[in-house]
Amino acid sequence: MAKTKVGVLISGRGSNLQALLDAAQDPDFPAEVVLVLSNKAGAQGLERARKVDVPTGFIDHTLYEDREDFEKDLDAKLREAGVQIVCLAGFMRILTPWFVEKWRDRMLNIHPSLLPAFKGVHTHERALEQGVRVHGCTVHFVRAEMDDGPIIGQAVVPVLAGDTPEALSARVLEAEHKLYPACLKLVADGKARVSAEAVRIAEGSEPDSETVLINPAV
Ligand SMILES: Nc1nc2c(c(=O)[nH]1)N[C@@H](CN(C=O)c1ccc(C(=O)N[C@@H](CCC(=O)O)C(=O)O)cc1)CN2
Ligand SMILES: NCC(=O)N[C@@H]1O[C@H](COP(=O)([O-])[O-])[C@@H](O)[C@H]1O
Repeated sequence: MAKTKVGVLISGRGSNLQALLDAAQDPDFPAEVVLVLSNKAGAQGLERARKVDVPTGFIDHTLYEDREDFEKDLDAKLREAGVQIVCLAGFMRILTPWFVEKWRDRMLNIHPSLLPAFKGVHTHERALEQGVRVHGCTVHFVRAEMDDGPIIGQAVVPVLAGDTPEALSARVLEAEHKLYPACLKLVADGKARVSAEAVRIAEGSEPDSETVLINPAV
């Protein structure tokens, strides 16, 4: 069966990209990374892709006055490569509704918290400041609203006594590297069912008491 073609958008280190590249080495994995695009020329993730002969591209967002013009070039390269699913992996640009709608329910992002908790930045510092006992990461379909959208999967990471943001971040990152490939597999296999509950939570409702966290094979 033909593998789902994945394009990955990055801006930096690319450790989640590496996890997707590694997962795709398995002949039974239902997806293949066919293109890696970065908005930063020196992104370490570009070298990770080159090492395994995955085509890369650099599109400098600073050269565009209009955000949508940058995104139109992104979109053109993705379509040229036959991409069917886009994975954001530390891609540091807020995408406009135009791009988000073009890739609606075919674009995933990973966020280092148990959404809807701790949207935005500095998630580990905020989790420690608030004294939460569990933290973790989320893979979700991308919507125009930042860090919103139906949740595909989450991995729960316990907060340990004496945890620093660095130690917690490292533990969450390990979970990210397992969660992202597991969620991409669910989507590529057509098994990522977005429950009405997930949509309700994404739209700001409180989870029902019986809502449980889904840990797909993490
Ligand atoms: N419309 C959406 N775009 C993006 C989403 C999303 O859920 N909806 N997820 C992000 C998440 N993200 C990190 O992975 C992220 C990206 C961008 C920013 C941000 O503030 N960007 C600034 C520029 C920052 C910079 O260049 O260093 C901007 O775009 O003006 C925060 C978090 C990916 N996009
Ligand atoms: N709001 C989204 C966000 O904060 N994303 C986070 O950026 C990092 C990218 O690292 P990587 O380049 O090593 O994959 C990851 O920890 C990811 O969860």
